[in-house]
Amino acid sequence: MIIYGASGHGKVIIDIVNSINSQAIDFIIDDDPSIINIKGLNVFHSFTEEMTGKEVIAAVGNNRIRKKIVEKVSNPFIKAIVHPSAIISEDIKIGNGSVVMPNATINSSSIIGDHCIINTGAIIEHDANFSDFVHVSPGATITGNVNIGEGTQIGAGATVIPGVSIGKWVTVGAGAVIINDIPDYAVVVGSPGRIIKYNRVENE
Ligand SMILES: CC(=O)SCCNC(=O)CCNC(=O)[C@H](O)C(C)(C)COP(=O)(O)OP(=O)(O)OC[C@H]1O[C@@H](n2cnc3c(N)ncnc32)[C@H](O)[C@@H]1OP(=O)(O)O
Repeated sequence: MIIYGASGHGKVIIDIVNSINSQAIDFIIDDDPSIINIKGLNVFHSFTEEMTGKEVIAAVGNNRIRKKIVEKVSNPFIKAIVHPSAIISEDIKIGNGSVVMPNATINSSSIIGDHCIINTGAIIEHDANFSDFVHVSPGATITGNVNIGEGTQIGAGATVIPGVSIGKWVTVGAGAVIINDIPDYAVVVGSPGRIIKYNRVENE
């Protein structure tokens, strides 16, 4: 396996992969040439021939950067990685390149897209429907029947009440309480959540 990303999120991914299979990591890649070592492992800065065909996980917390990595990598992506302490229902679907971190929960009938991050201790209740590149930060609670669009980040400790639809490339601030649907690109903070601005629209 190739871990693409050697910053804080990459370190956590290394720990999770090692907790499942300590032999699984073949290479670490990062675009930043100043990062040469992470947790005692050498960091490469481009793909080499010996990496051909190896499965990759894009291990960057920022959703836009993670998507850019995914778009430029031609290797296959790894099936979802789930930490052994996470509790996930047997009937969920979770896409390639996604990761479920320690003590997270994903309940029945939820669908999680590709390259999503369900971070430490996050709770995803039943019948969630998440598009790709969603990041639910540590300790956030997504209650039942919530839809979340591509690239949206739910901040640490935020709560989303049942049945809400959150658009794409939205940022929900840490600790926010979302009680209404949220349009694409909005930045929302507070309780109840209020829109303070909009994220830049890029070519997605
Ligand atoms: C493992 C990990 O670390 S995963 C990473 C998890 N990361 C997070 O949870 C971070 C979530 N990010 C935030 O909460 C950020 O504060 C954001 C994205 C909502 C806003 O950030 P910025 O765009 O830099 O906004 P800025 O700091 O300028 O704040 C704008 C206004 O919103 C307020 N505000 C910002 N964040 C919050 C918040 N979480 N709750 C309430 N108010 C907030 C600010 O006080 C400010 O108010 P003012 O205009 O009255 O002074």
